[in-house]
Amino acid sequence: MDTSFLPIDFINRMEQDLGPDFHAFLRSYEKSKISALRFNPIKADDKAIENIKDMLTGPVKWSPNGYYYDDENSRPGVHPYHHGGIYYIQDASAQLPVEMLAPKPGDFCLDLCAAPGGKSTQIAGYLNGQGILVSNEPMKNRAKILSENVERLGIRNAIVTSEYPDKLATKFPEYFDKIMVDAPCSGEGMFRKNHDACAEWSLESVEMCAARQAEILDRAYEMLVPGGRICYSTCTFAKLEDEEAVASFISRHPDMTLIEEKRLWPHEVEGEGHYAALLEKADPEKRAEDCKAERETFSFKKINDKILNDYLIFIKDTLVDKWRDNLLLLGDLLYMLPDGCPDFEGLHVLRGGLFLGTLKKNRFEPSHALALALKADEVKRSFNVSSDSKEIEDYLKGQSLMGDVSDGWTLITVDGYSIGWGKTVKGQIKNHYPKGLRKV
Ligand SMILES: C[S@@+](CC[C@H](N)C(=O)[O-])C[C@H]1O[C@@H](n2cnc3c(N)ncnc32)[C@H](O)[C@@H]1O
Repeated sequence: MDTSFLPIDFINRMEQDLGPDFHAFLRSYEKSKISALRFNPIKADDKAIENIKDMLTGPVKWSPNGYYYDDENSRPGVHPYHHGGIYYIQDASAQLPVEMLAPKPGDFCLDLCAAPGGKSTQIAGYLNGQGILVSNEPMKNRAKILSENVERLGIRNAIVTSEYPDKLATKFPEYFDKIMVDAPCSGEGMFRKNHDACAEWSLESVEMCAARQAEILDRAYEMLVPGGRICYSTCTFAKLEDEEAVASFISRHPDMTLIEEKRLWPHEVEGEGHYAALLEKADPEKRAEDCKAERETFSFKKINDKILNDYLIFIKDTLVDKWRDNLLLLGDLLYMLPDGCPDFEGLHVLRGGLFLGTLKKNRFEPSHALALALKADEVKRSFNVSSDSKEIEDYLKGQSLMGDVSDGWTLITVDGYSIGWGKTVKGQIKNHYPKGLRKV
């Protein structure tokens, strides 16, 4: 086996740490890559799984919505279901931490190191529109990708921010019920898939990562309500960044208890290396409910109906429900914030809840995010195409469709799942799939 790309200091340390398992571990570098995806329960149902079963090779044991796929003969990244946010391509092992965190509808969740969005979109699936997800990524370019993935998966109740943890900690003391800290790490678990990752690795970089992880975890602690839970995870094998990072965190915060700690080894499971620890904050004075009641939430200003006129015409013509609550107008951009939305003044926010669309001169233009968040039974006009039809290919390329639909904004669905907007005039459905996303 050729493991010559692995740094020698890494090999020596792994041999010391793993003892008799070291050779099995080294042999894992011979295994072929195994890829996985995770269905998005906000949009997918059993029928979606059945529809693409030819691509799938089996379930991921520790993730109810996770499936391995046939990497050689299928390309789920270009399937229409990917465009429609029916699933998210995510390594099987990376699906474990959110399962351990176990978010439930109504929870206030923070994903502190969130880009590109694997864990955030998984958390949102469990919240199922109820509760709050603050999805944060400090690197601006990565935060943009995160925001696009939140949009693609049709998530309505996420606030996407781009801040370092210290700024969030000042804004949100003892605020969140569940916090995901999928920390930036030395990435040793990725060496198998990505040999180039070895170039940035050194024993010193492991120490630097551990120092940064301690800082991030301390800020997460400050934002956790008493009784709340943190899931800390990395994709590295270094104990300094894993078990020892958690032990050191607990020694700094003795009111934190380690509930469970798991390692996924590439020589033992079908997936890459991953570490995850679930921690709980004590609540001896039973303060949890008080903290939750004191959460600062967004104060809405009533928007004049005159300003909203074109939007009101749009909803009357296009949507089944009223869509009038929790509206926020920023310039000409209209958002719908989730119930109990945090006050995010002073933070760099890329997405505040659901972006509904733009108030243009004498008309309202609905957003792509709104289309992806809607279900066919929430609109008055929809047009369905099959995922293996020429029509869906045409639509994703930006071409018009023909259909027996009344005039107006039309939700395009693929096998019944929303994928974008069209606007019908006399049977011709003009394409409103965003130019930047079109297949060329
Ligand atoms: C392992 S990745 C997160 C992957 C993500 N959770 C997912 O599942 O798609 C770690 C992320 O932390 C971000 N990061 C870097 N420094 C950070 C810091 N000081 N605080 C929070 N996040 C940071 C990185 O830019 C990177 O996007």
